[in-house]
Amino acid sequence: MASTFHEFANGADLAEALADKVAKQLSAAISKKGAASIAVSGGSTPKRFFEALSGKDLDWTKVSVTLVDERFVPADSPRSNHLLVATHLLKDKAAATTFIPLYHEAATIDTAAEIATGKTASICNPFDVAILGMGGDGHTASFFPRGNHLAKALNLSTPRGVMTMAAEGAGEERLTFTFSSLSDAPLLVLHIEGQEKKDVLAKAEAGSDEKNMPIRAVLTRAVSPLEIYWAP
Ligand SMILES: O=C(O)[C@H](O)[C@@H](O)[C@H](O)[C@H](O)COP(=O)(O)O
Repeated sequence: MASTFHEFANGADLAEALADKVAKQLSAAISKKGAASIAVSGGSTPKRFFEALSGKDLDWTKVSVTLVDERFVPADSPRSNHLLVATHLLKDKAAATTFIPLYHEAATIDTAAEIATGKTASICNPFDVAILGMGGDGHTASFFPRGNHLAKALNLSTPRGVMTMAAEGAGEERLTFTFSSLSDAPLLVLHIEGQEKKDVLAKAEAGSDEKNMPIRAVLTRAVSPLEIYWAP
């Protein structure tokens, strides 16, 4: 599906514009079906966007927030995406929202993935909004190059849900929604910042091998149009 590139003068302008766009999408979903859901990415890029979104005036009691992916660490770990979202998004007006974590203290990460799949089944069919980031290696979500379950994760025939991923560049083992869970969000966003990430995007767009740059699956095979938000 096609993508649209939205360029901003700086990260603050991008954060405000993206927060406005997401708030409008969530409010429209609430008006239409009485509820809304959003899956957000972790990492460092989204912080300003989360801060801007937390102050948006909408009926947050009708919104479910979850993560696109999570490191398999408890919420008090500095590596936790749950902690990142709790710190920067689940406050101010957004404090009233329902957050559904992916990490669950379980005997195995596979059991945690099964629990997360069950707890999110009602909000990912499809998500109203999915916000993706991208690493310098061309990963998105936890679709890492040469990840042990990458083919299954990127296969749009794989049932929606949360699965595990291990990869050289991932650090901890990961929990990640499948591409099929994210691909048809009516508002599908890739949020990247800086010249380096713009160069990585250009490299991804110039090639087709998804094993080496999994972001290519999102750029070329997403069901929904992709909105790329970029600032220097
Ligand atoms: O758990 C994670 O790390 C994220 O979900 C991941 O997919 C992130 O979006 C990219 O790694 C970009 O991270 P930065 O924004 O820190 O560059």
